[in-house]
Amino acid sequence: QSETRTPVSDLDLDKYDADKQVKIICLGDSAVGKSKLMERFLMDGYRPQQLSTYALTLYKYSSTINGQTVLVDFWDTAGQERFRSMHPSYYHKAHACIMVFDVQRKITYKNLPIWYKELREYRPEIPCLVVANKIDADTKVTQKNFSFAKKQGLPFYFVSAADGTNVVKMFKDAVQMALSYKRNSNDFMDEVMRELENFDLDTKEESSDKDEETQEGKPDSA
Ligand SMILES: Nc1nc2c(ncn2[C@@H]2O[C@H](COP(=O)(O)OP(=O)(O)OP(=O)(O)O)[C@@H](O)[C@H]2O)c(=O)[nH]1
Ligand SMILES: [Mg+2]
Repeated sequence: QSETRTPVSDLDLDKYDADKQVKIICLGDSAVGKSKLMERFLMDGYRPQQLSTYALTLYKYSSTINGQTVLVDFWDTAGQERFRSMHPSYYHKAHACIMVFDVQRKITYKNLPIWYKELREYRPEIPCLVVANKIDADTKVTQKNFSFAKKQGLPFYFVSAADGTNVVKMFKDAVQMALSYKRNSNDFMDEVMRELENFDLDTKEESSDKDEETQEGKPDSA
């Protein structure tokens, strides 16, 4: 398995078709290290001090995995309290989700179900990775049992944006999962669901017409 990461600005975007484009979103409380993880993976660097992400940052990257070039849109958003409920467009057509907590702050782990619930309201089927960040600060935490991921049947990773532990592995897996989600007809199912919704509306309109007709004919309707 070979993998290279190249900034999209260095590539001719027209070469790639939309089938190989995926959107990956990132969720989690403020300061768990979402932006630092992106930085570590995409820029292969880590700057200890930086402002909290304002609303939304979109990183466009290209990844070549096993000779296949994939365009990846990584969406990074601020996890601050005031933003905790994401705009629906953040979830729209996402193919995978990276959900991050900070092993040093228990509350960020306890809040995972809140993030997960919202994710599933918008994207019931997409792969979701649970990521325990900042293990460099206390390597003993990797002995601890964080049962949320297991309970939900989600893949789990111990990582560190600071020293890079597991970061590339985790992102590579996320891209793979996003790709296979996209391939395995889930987007097709989205299409079908949309068709069904429209169909539903049509039939409802028809049946309500009929209801009106029958009601008109009912002698006992006051
Ligand atoms: N020790 C340690 N500190 C980290 C690690 N990752 C991030 N941090 C620190 O945690 C703080 C928050 O990191 P960010 O990446 O800005 O957090 P965020 O999740 O993007 O926060 P919001 O944008 O507010 O949602 C920064 O001071 C980082 O230096 C890590 O792996 N280890
Ligand atoms: Mg951020």
